[in-house]
Amino acid sequence: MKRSAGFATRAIHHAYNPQDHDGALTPPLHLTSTFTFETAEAGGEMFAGERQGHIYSRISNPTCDLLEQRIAVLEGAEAGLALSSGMGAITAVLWTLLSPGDEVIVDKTLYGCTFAFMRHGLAKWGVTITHVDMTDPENLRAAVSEKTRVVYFETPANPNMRLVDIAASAEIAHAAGATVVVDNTYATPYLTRPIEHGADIVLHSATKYLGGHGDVVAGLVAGTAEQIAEIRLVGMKDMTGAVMAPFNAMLILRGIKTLNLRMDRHCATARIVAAYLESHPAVGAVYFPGLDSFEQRAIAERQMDQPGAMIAFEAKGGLAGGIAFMNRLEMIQRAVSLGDAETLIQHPASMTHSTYTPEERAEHGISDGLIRLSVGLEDAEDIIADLEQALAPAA
Ligand SMILES: CSC/C=C(/NCc1c(COP(=O)(O)O)cnc(C)c1O)C(=O)O
Repeated sequence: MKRSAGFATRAIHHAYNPQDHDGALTPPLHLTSTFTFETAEAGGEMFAGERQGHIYSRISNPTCDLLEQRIAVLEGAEAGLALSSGMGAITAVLWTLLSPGDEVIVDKTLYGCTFAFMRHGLAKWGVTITHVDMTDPENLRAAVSEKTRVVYFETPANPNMRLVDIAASAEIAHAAGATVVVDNTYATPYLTRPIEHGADIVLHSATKYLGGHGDVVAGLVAGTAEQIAEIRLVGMKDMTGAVMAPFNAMLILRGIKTLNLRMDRHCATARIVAAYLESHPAVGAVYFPGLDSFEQRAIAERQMDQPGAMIAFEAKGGLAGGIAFMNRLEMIQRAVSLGDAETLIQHPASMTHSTYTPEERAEHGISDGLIRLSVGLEDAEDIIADLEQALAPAA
């Protein structure tokens, strides 16, 4: 029995044989918008779904196809879909799954633009958005109804690191006949594979760790072949047009080859940085799944192979103190996004989560003083040194 390949080997080799492509070690880049038909009949059969093949790059493309197979195998899914951005993935999935009169139950904390899409996009079209504190699955059990079509959450959640118990939430959602959609951007399939815990559909901002070098905006979805076909042909082809460019697929394919190495390094450095921040007198609460003080440590250990590399913390001196601290940083970059080689720091309340009103931020666990740190691949000593000099005046 052939041994099933490990994560790193699948990330590099799955679904590609150089001998099928003139010996090209690196998969070819198919920069074509359309594909020719051998005969008129063949074209008609492809449109009718009676013949396999590529028609037009807003539907599928060979370079994207390889990336779709790679993310599927890494997530333990049947099929994958590549889209132009994480929001492209989210909107294509939810527009496909939901109709007016349906309800989607979402966790309290979501990435800002996801929150905005739910509250000011979907809600406008007659979908009920119900926020539930999903850190306790019993809250979900109390909220599901016959109108619930989708249960949606991020774990860890952007930006405050709340975890959702995937297995417990999936059991409750499935008993109510709902589809579980998990945004796995923060963990990546190297740390968490939501489908292993009962989720149905997984999606990513591939802009982040999967690309890993801050040079591409992209999105990915993984699920059953049937689900992915519908999201491709309805949500992507017809409703959003949010297709991934083949060149971007090539960049994500390249990023995924080193995902395991980068996540190991990101996580090791984040452990050091989180411990340093927690010990510093000028820092208040620190939220990081790898800390003993992390409230949901048991779930972290159950569903995350490593704690990830995102840290949320409160600088003493509230908002003014936090802003002053961030402005004193010299190497760490003040920027949104995350999962890059460079360590990035930002202020959710005024940046990534400014789509929430102050009242909504308070209700959804995003304090004005919260700072989000994406720990990069620099030497840990240099990251600590920059934090130290920027925190010193406040100590
Ligand atoms: C303008 S803020 C920059 C983007 C940030 N986040 C993106 C994001 C998306 C959306 O993914 P794109 O469409 O690829 O950006 C989906 N899901 C999650 C958990 C995300 O964090 C950010 O800095 O938190």
